[in-house]
Amino acid sequence: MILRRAFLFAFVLVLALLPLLPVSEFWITQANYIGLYSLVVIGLVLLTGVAGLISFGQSAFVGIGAYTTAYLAIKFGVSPWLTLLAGLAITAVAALVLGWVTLRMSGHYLALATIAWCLALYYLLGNLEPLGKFDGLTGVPSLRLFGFSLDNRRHFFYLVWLLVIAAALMASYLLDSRMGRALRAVRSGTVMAEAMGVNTFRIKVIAFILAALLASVSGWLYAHFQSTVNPSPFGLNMGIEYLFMAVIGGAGYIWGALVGAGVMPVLHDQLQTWMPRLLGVTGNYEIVVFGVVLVLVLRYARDGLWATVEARLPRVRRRTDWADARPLAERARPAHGEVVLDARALRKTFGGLVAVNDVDLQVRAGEILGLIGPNGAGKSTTFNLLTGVLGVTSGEITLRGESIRGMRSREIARRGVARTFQHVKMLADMTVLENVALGAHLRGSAGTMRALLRLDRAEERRLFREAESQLRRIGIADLMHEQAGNLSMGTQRLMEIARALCADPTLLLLDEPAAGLRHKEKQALAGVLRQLRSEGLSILLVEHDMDLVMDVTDRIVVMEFGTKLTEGTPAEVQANSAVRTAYLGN
Ligand SMILES: Nc1ncnc2c1ncn2[C@@H]1O[C@H](COP(=O)(O)OP(=O)(O)OP(=O)(O)O)[C@@H](O)[C@H]1O
Repeated sequence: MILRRAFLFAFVLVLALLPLLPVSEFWITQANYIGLYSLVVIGLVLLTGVAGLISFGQSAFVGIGAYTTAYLAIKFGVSPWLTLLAGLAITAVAALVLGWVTLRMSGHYLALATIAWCLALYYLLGNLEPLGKFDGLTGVPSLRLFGFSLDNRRHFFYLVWLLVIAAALMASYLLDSRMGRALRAVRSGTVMAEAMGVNTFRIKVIAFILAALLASVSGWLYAHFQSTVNPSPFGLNMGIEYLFMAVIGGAGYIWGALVGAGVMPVLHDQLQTWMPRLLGVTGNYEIVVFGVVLVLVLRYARDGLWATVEARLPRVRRRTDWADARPLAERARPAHGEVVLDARALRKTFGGLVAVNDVDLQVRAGEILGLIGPNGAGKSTTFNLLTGVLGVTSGEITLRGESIRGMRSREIARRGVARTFQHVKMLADMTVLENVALGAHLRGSAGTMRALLRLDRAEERRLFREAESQLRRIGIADLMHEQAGNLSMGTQRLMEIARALCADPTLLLLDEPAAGLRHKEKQALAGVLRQLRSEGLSILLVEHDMDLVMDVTDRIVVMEFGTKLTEGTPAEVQANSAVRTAYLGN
């Protein structure tokens, strides 16, 4: 922590002193450009590095910010501070529309859409008469602050870097928040995040708009710095360069944005100066070398330059300051024995295949129901129907008397159903505590604005208090500051259970929790499940490990070829000859 603080202090000190030192105008100008790029790339860190959404079109949002201020300031003499607001508003609307159309699509559609959008805006700007076509607009007035002109590059430097530091701070606040955890969770797909109650589409749109707004601020500054705008810096080439800056610097890190935005232009410039001298010939050889350097960085420092620095810095342990935080509100518990989940004639077909064939099952409060069957019997499909990951073909599902048929995962989660996954789904680079706190997403309410302004600390303390108490309940609280990716498979599965418990569920669905566990870990798991049942929780357990199932369940439903074969106590199921033939083989 001390090292990181010292580093930050030194960085801010250098920034504060740089314009006062006898540094050449060239380097001050270069630093100003680096600041402008940094703003865009910080947005890309949120969008691409954290949320995993690739955009080639950030330069178009820079263009909106730049053209809005240039046009309004030149044609109507509007104050640049008002044009900033106008630019941000137009950018937000453009990003909202573009995001709304494309962010529901998975895969490469967003990347393609941002390319198309960037090209379209470039040609639009270049063809509009009032915007001066490809010649652009000249005579953008310089900024004034408290009657003080910022046309001097050294004065402008302070404004740019103040905004960069503010953006970097706010982005890091966001990442360390309820919304930040949700944003990180969408990177590896939406199923886990939705199961935690996250509206993944909404959070993607928010990230897209935030990144666009940062680009727009950069464009606003650019227009007043250059005093002229034309379409060329807002085209696809620059969009690609911004993405390169993010990747080279380290797309997963805020500091990586600053490194990438600094290294790329400086390297480009230096190569441009030195290559003709070294080779003795002129030509664009620097671009060839530049390309080779980029490939090498991508090959040998995949996670970007900052990742190599980060790996050498000591990890900061979160300060445990939540002991006296107010506990989160809990939902009303069903009475022991009450039917919590009731599925009737549940059916799912995939084309001609009947994966789940009119299955009935009930789970009561305070019992563990096992769902077993050979491979391909339809257990996972049933699990996915109950949790809203798949839609039912026919049948009815009620949770405490309310129909949840056709609801999305997050709506079902909100009603008290929490789950774990057959293949553990977690955020490997976050701590155990942060992973578990994600489970309490629906029990908090702090949104993006509160996170950006760091006004969410009281709620965060409550969420972490809950996360720690669930880890304690499961018996792994001593690991809360560990990175989740470093845990053994067994502990990761326990962590998933703690995360599910953080949602304060009425019903817990466990999908093969014993898969890949060692004998001792299975025993520990059985102990945890018994304890949870004794606390009144209802559990549906899909599991292949027969010892565990027979040991902990109260009743078992057996499936074969999508159909319910039988249902009964472990002893009845073990004695059933049809089950023995179909499932156990003898
Ligand atoms: N998305 C899908 N599209 C087509 N068929 C599917 C799909 N998901 C599952 N199936 C089929 O439905 C049947 C039931 O599969 P399911 O995964 O539910 O079985 P399972 O009992 O969970 O098996 P396992 O124990 O191996 O996980 C299988 O024949 C499977 O191939």
